[in-house]
Amino acid sequence: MLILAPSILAADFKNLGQQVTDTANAGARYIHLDVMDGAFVPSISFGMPVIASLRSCTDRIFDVHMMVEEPGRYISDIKAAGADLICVHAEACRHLDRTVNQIKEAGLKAGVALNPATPLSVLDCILPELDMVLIMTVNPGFGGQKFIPYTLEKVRNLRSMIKQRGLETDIQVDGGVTCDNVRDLIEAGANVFVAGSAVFKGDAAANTRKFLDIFEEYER
Ligand SMILES: O=C(CO)[C@H](O)[C@H](O)COP(=O)(O)O
Ligand SMILES: [Co+2]
Repeated sequence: MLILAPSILAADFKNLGQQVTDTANAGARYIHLDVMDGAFVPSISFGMPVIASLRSCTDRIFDVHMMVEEPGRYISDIKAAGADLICVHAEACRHLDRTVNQIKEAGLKAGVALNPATPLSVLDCILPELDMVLIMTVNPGFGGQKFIPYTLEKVRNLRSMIKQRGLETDIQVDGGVTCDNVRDLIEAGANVFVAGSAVFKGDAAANTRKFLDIFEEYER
């Protein structure tokens, strides 16, 4: 199944609840929540109180992308705020296996994110434990950046690695995803698509439907 995960980073924060409701009602299955600590990435975004207050707007999957050093410190708080899925960066975890297990033991789905320049080999041991791998298609830290073309090959290689091992791990892509490049990403093997600017700049419901129409071309 092809899934759209609108990133609220690009939303109008004074109408955040309405923006989330608009994209969810238009058919987005996930809501992507970018937590940034000003240390792992240069920006500071939002944290638990914002996630908790949005929880009452929708029952869609809350997909929390932790751009935070040692995110294991926050798993129980992020769960309490309403997360369904937590993705941590391999580059931010000294003990990645322990952090992934903390997420799973909390009863949540677990993902590992890789920066564009981080090789797939870091997933060698942990891959069978994961529900999702997030391939960053920009350098994390900001919305509205340009898609980095070499990450397409990385998605292709990851999909064959997953197939070879007989796994069914989701591949999420995040950064600079638009209606113009999403077909290439689908064909490379991604199945969860984060889009911030491409959904929330303009009419969020109409932009959501544009992505879903493209997904339908592949699901028919
Ligand atoms: O993780 C992120 C940034 O680090 C965001 O999810 C991402 O940038 C989405 O925004 P856009 O679609 O505008 O690139
Ligand atoms: Co993100």
